[in-house]
Amino acid sequence: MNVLVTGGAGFIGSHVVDRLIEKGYGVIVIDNLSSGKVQNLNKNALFYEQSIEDEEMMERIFSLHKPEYVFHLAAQASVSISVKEPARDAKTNILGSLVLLEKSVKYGVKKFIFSSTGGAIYGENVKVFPTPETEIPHPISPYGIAKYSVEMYLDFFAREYGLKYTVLRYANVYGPRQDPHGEAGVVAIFTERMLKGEEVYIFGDGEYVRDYVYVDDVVESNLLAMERGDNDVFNIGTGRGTTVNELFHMLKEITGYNREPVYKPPRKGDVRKSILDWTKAKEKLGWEPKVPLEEGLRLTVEYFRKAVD
Ligand SMILES: O=c1ccn([C@@H]2O[C@H](COP(=O)(O)OP(=O)(O)O[C@H]3O[C@H](CO)[C@H](O)[C@H](O)[C@H]3O)[C@@H](O)[C@H]2O)c(=O)[nH]1
Repeated sequence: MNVLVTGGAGFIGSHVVDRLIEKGYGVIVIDNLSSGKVQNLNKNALFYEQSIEDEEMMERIFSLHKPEYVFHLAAQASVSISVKEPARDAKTNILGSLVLLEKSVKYGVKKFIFSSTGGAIYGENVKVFPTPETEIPHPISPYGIAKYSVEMYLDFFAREYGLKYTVLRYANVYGPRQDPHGEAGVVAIFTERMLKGEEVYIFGDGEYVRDYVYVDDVVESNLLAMERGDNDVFNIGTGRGTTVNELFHMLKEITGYNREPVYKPPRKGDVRKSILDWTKAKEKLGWEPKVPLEEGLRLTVEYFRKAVD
């Protein structure tokens, strides 16, 4: 059976690809390598270096391979770029997604599994932590707005054309292959800097709280969504909040780093707190986070140690 993974050379997407291949699926990857890397690519996947915005190419790929499932992970994934260049963000994250939705309907895709964001969708005025899906989204960045738009388009495509979908709203995903050379992905950034003995910067007072979920657990949610959770939205997080200061100390211990953090002014647009309630995913997808933060961090450091050497 053919399945399509967009963003399959990226951090999360490449792990999804590995698991699908392990399970015996024929995997087609579309990635324009804007942030994805060839080294992440599974050798048994069929790779197209293409942009999801290219309607003609998508038509060719869908008509040729007729994938039964689409895992859509390709994105302009930087919140700060989305703030600086909202049109560019929307072109990839909204229009690119729409191309895929149209092709999915045209070629009878059984299910469309969409990677959304928990961290950027609920906004600043959340009162309930961990936050359930019943909280009304109020995204404060173009990135969050685009993700939420696609969620609404999915609902439209389901009603209008009967396309089945599942939305997965991730908390802060971390693990091997996360790119440490951007602004986002604090675990990757801290780990690499600590292993190289470089300065580590903490924005603000370090008391910003996030819900860190290990990439393997996120992969599992994608696989479960193939069979369950039709036309529904799920938070994929751990329900556990960790401050940046705590994270710093945990990683310091694991890496053997011996310097203190350097505090910098708060980063614009950072929400103070984000923790996701995952009980709905447990009930309807049969999903739960399995890797505790301490263990996930160890695995991540191990990976970066090999990569840095
Ligand atoms: O060098 C750094 C990098 C980050 N941080 C802090 O660490 C926390 C987490 O920051 P990230 O950039 O790792 O992630 P965000 O919480 O900003 O999450 C955003 O970026 C993520 C990408 O990893 C996802 O896209 C997510 O949906 C989106 O909300 C923030 O308080 C940030 O200020 C630092 O203190 N120092």
